[in-house]
Amino acid sequence: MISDDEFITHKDVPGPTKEEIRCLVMCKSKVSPEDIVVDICCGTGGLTLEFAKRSRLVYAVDKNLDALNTTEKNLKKHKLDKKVQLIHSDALEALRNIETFDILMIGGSGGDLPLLIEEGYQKLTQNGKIIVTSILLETPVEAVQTMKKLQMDIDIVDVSISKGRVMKRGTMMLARNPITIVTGKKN
Ligand SMILES: C[S@@+](CC[C@H](N)C(=O)[O-])C[C@H]1O[C@@H](n2cnc3c(N)ncnc32)[C@H](O)[C@@H]1O
Repeated sequence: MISDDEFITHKDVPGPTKEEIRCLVMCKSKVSPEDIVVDICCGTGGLTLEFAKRSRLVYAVDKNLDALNTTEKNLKKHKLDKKVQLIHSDALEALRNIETFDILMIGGSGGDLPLLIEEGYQKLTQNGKIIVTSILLETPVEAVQTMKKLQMDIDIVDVSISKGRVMKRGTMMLARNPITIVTGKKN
C-alpha cells in the first residue's frame, strides 16, 4: 500500500482515499492481474494507483482537469502511468464509452449513483464487481437499493478508523470520518 504522504496533492482536489480504506477496497474488490478496472471520480488517484499495481488496465475518469493532472503526476511518480488511461469526462458519459470491465470503482457520484450503477452493470463481466465508497449516509442506501434491483450479491462494511498520535505524555487516538464500502457482485 502506498502511504498517504507519498501522494502529490492539489489544493482544489480532495486528497487520496486514506491508506487503511484503500486496503479494505483492494481486499473487497479481489482485483487480479487480468482485470480491467474503471475508477470513476479518480480525484488524486489514491485508488487508481492501487488498482494499477494489481490489475491489467485502469480507466481513470474525472470531470475536474486538476484532478486528472494530479492523478497523472502521482502515476508518473510511482511509475504506474503505462497501466492507466486517463479520461477527462463526466462519469456517466465515460462509462457509456467503455466497452467492458471487471471492476467498477465509484468514489463520488455527483448525484447520478443509481444511473452509474445501472450503466456499469450492463458492461460488467460475469462475477464482476461494483464498489461504492462514501462518507454520506444516503449514498450506501442508494447503492444497496439499486444493486438489489439488479439482483447483485451485496456486501456492506462501515468502518471508523482512529489513528494514534504518539506524544510525550502518551498516545492520542484521533478519529476519522466513518466510511461505508458497498460491494455488489454480478451473478
Ligand atoms: C473524493 S474525490 C475521489 C478521491 C479518489 N478516490 C482518491 O482516492 O484520490 C471525488 C472526485 O470525484 C469527481 N467527480 C464528482 N462528480 C463527478 C462526475 N459526475 N463525473 C466525474 N467526476 C466526478 C470530483 O471532481 C473529485 O475529484
